[in-house]
Amino acid sequence: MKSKIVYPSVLGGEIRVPGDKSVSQRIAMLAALAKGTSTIKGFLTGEDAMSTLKAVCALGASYRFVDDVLEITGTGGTFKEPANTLDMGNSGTGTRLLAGLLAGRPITVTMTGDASLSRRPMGRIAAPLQQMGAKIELTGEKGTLPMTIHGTQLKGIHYELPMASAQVKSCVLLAGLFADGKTTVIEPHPTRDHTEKLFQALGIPVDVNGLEISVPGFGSAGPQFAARDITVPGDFSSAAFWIAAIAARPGAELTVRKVGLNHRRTALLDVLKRMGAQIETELTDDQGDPMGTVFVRGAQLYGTEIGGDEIPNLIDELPVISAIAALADGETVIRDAEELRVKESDRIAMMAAHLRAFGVEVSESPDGMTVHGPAVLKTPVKPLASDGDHRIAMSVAVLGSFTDQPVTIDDTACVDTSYPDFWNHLKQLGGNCE
Ligand SMILES: O=C(O)C1=C[C@@H](OP(=O)(O)O)[C@@H](O)[C@H](O)C1
Ligand SMILES: C=C(OP(=O)(O)O)C(=O)O
Repeated sequence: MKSKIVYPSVLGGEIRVPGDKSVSQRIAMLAALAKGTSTIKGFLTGEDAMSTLKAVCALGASYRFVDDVLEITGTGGTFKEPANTLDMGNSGTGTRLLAGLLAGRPITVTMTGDASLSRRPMGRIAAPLQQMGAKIELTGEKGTLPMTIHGTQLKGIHYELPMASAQVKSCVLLAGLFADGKTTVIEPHPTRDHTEKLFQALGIPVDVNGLEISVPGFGSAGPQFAARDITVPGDFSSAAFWIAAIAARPGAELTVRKVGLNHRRTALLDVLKRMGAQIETELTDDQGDPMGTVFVRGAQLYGTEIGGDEIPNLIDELPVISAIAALADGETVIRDAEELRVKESDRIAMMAAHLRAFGVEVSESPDGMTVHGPAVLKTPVKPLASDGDHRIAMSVAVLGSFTDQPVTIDDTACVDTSYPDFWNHLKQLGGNCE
C-alpha cells in the first residue's frame, strides 16, 4: 500500500492543473460517437479518464497520443460488442454516462469497477433507463455493479431527477439521443452542464430551459455529427486543493492558469470570498466551457453556511472546504449534502473522523457537518486512511501542511484517478512530502 508523509509548509506560487475529469470523460464518449478523428488538447491522463477512454476503444473507437495531444477516431455510432467486461476502475462518471450511451445500442455490455465503485448506487441510472425500455441487470448485492446492459430500442421520457446529479442527468440525455421521441430531464437544482455545452459545441441539438433540458430522439441511427478539435480546461476540482490551502493562509498568494471557470463548478470561490479570502478571476477563453485564471490571496477565514443550490456546484470540493473550515474563526455549517455519503467513500464520515484526529471539533448530520473553528491543530497519532478516495487523501494532505509535525496518509494511490501530479505540484508550490 502506498503512503505519503506530508510535512508542514507554507504554500504559494503559480500552477496549472491537469485537464478536467468530467469534461475529459464526456469528450472520450462523444468523440467515440462522432464520425472522424477528434483532436483533444489537455485531456486528463488520470486513471478515471483513461478507463473511460479504454472502454470506448473496446467498443470500436481508437486513440493515440501525439506528444500530449490526444486523437480519438470515432465510430459514427456503430459500437461493436466488446470482447470482455469493461473495467471502469474508480469512475462513477464513466460508468453512469456510458450506461446511458449504450442502453440504446444493439449490443450487450458488462461493466465492473474497483471496490469503491462497486459500493456505489447504480439504481439511480437503471431506474430512468428502464423507464425508457432499457434492459439492465445490476448483479451486485444492493443495486450495485457488476451491471449488464442488453441494448434495445428506447423511447423518450420526461424525467424528474430525484437527486441533483449531473451524472444521472447526462446518462438520461445520452440515452435520449438514441430513443424514439423527445427526452426531457428536470433537475431539482442546477448541476454541472458540461454535457449540454459539449452537445452544443458538437452540433447535437439540446434545448436548455432553466432546470429543464431536452434532446430530440434520433432513434436507432443516433445523432450524426463530425469530429471536432477541443481543448479541455484545467480541472477546477483539482485546483481547489491549492485555492483552499492558500485562501486559509493569511498573506499567501496563488495564481492558477488555464483552469475551467464554468460557473456550475466554481461555487468554492464564492464560499471562500464569504469566508474572507481575496479572490479574483479573469476569463481568457469563453468558447464552450469557459477557462481562465484564478488569483487568490489568503486571509484569516471566518465560518459560513453552505447549502441549497450551492451544493452541486461545489460537491467535490466539500472535503477540502471542511478541512480548511477547521482554521476559520467560528462555525462552518454544511447542509443538503447527503450525496457526499455515496461518493468514492462516505465523505461526511471520513472527513469528520479525520478532522477529529487533527483535534478539530466536528458534529455530523445526515446531510452534512458543522466544523467548529478555529482549531489548534494536533498532529494525528495514527496514519490517516484515504479509504481509496482521492479527494479524502488530497484534503487531508492540505490540512497536514498546516500542522507542526509530519502527517502520514495511507492508501494514496487513489490520487492518480484524478490528479496524478498532485504530490509534484505540492512540492512545486513550496510544500514537502515523501
Ligand atoms: O457529472 C460529473 O462529471 C460529475 C458529477 C458529480 O457527481 P453526481 O452527479 O453523482 O453528483 C461529481 O461528484 C463527480 O465527480 C463528477
Ligand atoms: C465523485 C467523483 O467522481 P466519480 O463520481 O466520477 O467517481 C469525484 O471525482 O470526486
